[in-house]
Amino acid sequence: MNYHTRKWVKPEDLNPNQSLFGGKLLQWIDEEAALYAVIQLENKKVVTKYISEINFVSSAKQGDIIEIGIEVSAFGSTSLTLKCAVRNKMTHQTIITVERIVMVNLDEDGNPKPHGKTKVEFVKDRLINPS
Ligand SMILES: CCCCCCCCCCCCCCCC(=O)SCCNC(=O)CCNC(=O)[C@H](O)C(C)(C)COP(=O)(O)OP(=O)(O)OC[C@H]1O[C@@H](n2cnc3c(N)ncnc32)[C@H](O)[C@@H]1OP(=O)(O)O
Repeated sequence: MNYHTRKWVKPEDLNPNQSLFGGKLLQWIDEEAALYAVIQLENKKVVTKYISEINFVSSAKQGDIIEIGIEVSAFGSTSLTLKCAVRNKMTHQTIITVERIVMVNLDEDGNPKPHGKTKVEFVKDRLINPS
């Protein structure tokens, strides 16, 4: 699992119990999954199709730094299935796990389109003259 993104838990991210609001966390995860899919599939038109069970393992509080990890579970024909975990940056304690997030690659009309990808690609390997 690669933890690419860090977030700092701010006052506006809290619920009335003063811990990180679950909906905010799910928004961050959906954005992370969408961006991961956009980059992997090299297409800006991707949508979230399915999100599996979500397990809130522990909470985060104001001032915590959390990191969002994504890994690919499967490449389908039009879909990309991802797995996500969020952990506390300092303690590495798991905050949430999401077993399956299915992103679908779309054409200009919003219909599923085969993406032709079969393995994870790294942006540096796509550059013509990597430094
Ligand atoms: C280089 C950098 C540039 C950066 C530049 C930034 C650009 C900035 C990017 C912004 C990125 C925004 C992304 C925001 C993310 C949202 O907010 S998306 C909004 C919420 N989602 C939606 O509105 C989706 C609504 N649903 C739909 O439109 C239709 O259901 C869909 C997605 C077109 C799929 O239609 P469908 O009839 O189910 O299609 P179907 O062919 O049966 O299935 C398609 C695939 O989904 C799979 N599937 C279908 N149903 C299920 C299910 N229940 N469970 C699991 N898989 C399923 C199928 O198995 C199939 O996969 P493959 O076998 O082809 O691999």
